[in-house]
Amino acid sequence: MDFKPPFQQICKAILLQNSTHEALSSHDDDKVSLVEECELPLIDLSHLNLGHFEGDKCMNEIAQAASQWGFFQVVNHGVSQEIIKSMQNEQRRLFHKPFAEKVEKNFLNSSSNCYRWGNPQATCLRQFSWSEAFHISVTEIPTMNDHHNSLRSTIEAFVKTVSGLAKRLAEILAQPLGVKPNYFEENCPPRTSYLRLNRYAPCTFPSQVFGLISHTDTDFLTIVHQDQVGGLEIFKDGRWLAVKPNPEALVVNIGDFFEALSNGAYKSIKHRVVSTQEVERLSVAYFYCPSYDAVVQNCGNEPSTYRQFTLREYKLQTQIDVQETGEKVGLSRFLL
Ligand SMILES: C=C1C[C@]23C[C@@]1(O)CC[C@H]2[C@@]12CC[C@H](O)[C@@](C)(C(=O)O1)[C@H]2[C@@H]3C(=O)O
Ligand SMILES: O=C(O)CCC(=O)C(=O)O
Ligand SMILES: [Fe+2]
Repeated sequence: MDFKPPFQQICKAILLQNSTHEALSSHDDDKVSLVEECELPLIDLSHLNLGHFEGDKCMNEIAQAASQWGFFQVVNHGVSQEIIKSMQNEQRRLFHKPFAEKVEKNFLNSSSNCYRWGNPQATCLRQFSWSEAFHISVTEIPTMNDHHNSLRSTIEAFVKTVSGLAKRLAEILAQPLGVKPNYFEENCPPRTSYLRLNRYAPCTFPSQVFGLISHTDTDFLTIVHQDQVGGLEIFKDGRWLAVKPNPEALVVNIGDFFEALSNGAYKSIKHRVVSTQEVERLSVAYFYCPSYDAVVQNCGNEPSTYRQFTLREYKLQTQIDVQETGEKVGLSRFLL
């Protein structure tokens, strides 16, 4: 049984739907062309434990990167290479299961169907994502079906280390904002975060379709482990930059909610993944999210840019926008 989602067929159907021949887009920022490569700001987290001076310097580097880039990478992060390797092995095994099984409602666990592929609302190739993913909320991990035992224990080990890292980075970033110290303790209990396992299949026409379309993340911050294939791009200073993979590092990016909390001091920037022709690409993203009804509001300088909102409202608005326009609009829906 084939494990590949029917990407080819859906893209052909989208092309047929559009009477005029589909060009990716007239806008430069959408065209997949050769982009400049960059190295994200590299922060060595072991410096946090080297006493006040080095520790404060490291915390400032984190806040600076969040403000000027919205993206950075960290080494000595505490997630072992062994866990990362077993995570990748489990991902390969999972994604190489028959497609017919993956789409089954209770394939992974008894409750929700967390498998998604392509972008069902795409009305043109530019909105299609040539990738498949599993969204696994931390609460669902213990309920995973018994035949996913090794996947469950690997995910538990990964989440155990990366959730502590996410909370620590969030608290470091919140400090200069004057956010109350236990804000994340209260508003981001472990169960409200989730893991997104991504597989980017090789694509026969990589210049015509993205692995993951341009978006910002719906969370406070995201911690991503990407393999060495490359393809992640960030939109900075009006142009796309290819992020050079670093085998020792985890990528950290600011999400929409930290941009709102910091009143724009920290940037949630657009990023995307371009397709590859030859090899599959794997990544795993940990989304550090608030509980559904925690109020996200400006804790930075006045006047506020965005009105206060909850994750529940924000996700509802994203669903409406994805249904109506094929893509998420995001923070601009909540401008004051
Ligand atoms: C089609 C979409 C679903 C998505 C928003 C988007 O327009 C493009 C990226 C998707 C993504 C990827 C990362 C996160 O899981 C997510 C919540 C996000 O912020 O962007 C999802 C969005 C979604 O699933 O709603
Ligand atoms: O695969 C990557 O490197 C990034 C994935 C991503 O942006 C996401 O899952 O939100
Ligand atoms: Fe993302």
